[in-house]
Amino acid sequence: MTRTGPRPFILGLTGSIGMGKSTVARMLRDLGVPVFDADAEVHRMQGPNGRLLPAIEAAFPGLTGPEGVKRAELGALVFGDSDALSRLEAIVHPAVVAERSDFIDANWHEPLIVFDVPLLFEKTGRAGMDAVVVVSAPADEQRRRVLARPGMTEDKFADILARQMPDGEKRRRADYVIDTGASLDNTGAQVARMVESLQLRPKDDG
Ligand SMILES: CC(C)(COP(=O)(O)OP(=O)(O)OC[C@H]1O[C@@H](n2cnc3c(N)ncnc32)[C@H](O)[C@@H]1O)[C@@H](O)C(=O)NCCC(=O)NCCS
Ligand SMILES: Nc1ncnc2c1ncn2[C@@H]1O[C@H](COP(=O)(O)OP(=O)(O)OP(=O)(O)O)[C@@H](O)[C@H]1O
Repeated sequence: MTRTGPRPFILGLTGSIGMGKSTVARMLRDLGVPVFDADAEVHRMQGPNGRLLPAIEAAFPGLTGPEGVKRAELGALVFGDSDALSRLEAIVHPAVVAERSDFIDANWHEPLIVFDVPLLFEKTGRAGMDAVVVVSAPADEQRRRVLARPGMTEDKFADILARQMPDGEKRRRADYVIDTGASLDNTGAQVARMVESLQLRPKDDG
């Protein structure tokens, strides 16, 4: 698809662990909005025959195999070593940026597209986004949801939270906040309202 005519409005979607971001992404898709899932793209590029495997193997010998990146081993290495994490990010992030650009091209004639980026504020920032929506819920609800997941422990949860920007700060930086503390129907209504208002919103350039 070529870039002729007005471009889509680009909405960043983010939120801390367990806030309901994936649920909101699904609701957006159900409304017909194209959603780019950054995590899924990273997994694909790190999976069997993924395009990032040669660079990751070169930087972290032995940590890829026929199934792709050895996620648990690579995670154990990089999450305790910020230099190693930076080296991994320097491989992964430019590839995500390229995929994003392809996604924009493929959906150029849509009025609205969404980039679902778990660590948007922490890592990539809001560059390239026309607006950012933060999915949020009260801390005790977040905690209840996350600890109900198989394999999750108090320690693991604390660790992940420590690596994420506090929810209050994300909310402050957001253009839109979807609160998932009530029913799914209530969340769905907020999502529909936001989409309606965004599709009417003029973009800042051609
Ligand atoms: C190291 C990897 C292989 C570990 O994979 P694994 O499946 O075990 O963990 P997962 O990806 O689910 O992450 C676990 C937790 O760490 C957080 N996390 C992931 N990447 C990062 C990062 N670069 N910086 C800080 N926290 C991170 C996640 O939000 C999550 O809460 C993987 O996290 C990775 O490749 N990370 C670097 C790429 C990246 O920055 N991804 C973010 C999306 S663009
Ligand atoms: N009103 C609501 N809106 C959204 N999710 C809700 C609501 N009530 C309960 N939930 C549940 O909360 C959980 C939120 O999980 P979801 O996977 O959407 O979160 P997430 O923010 O994507 O988490 P992660 O970042 O860990 O992937 C789901 O099991 C969902 O069904």
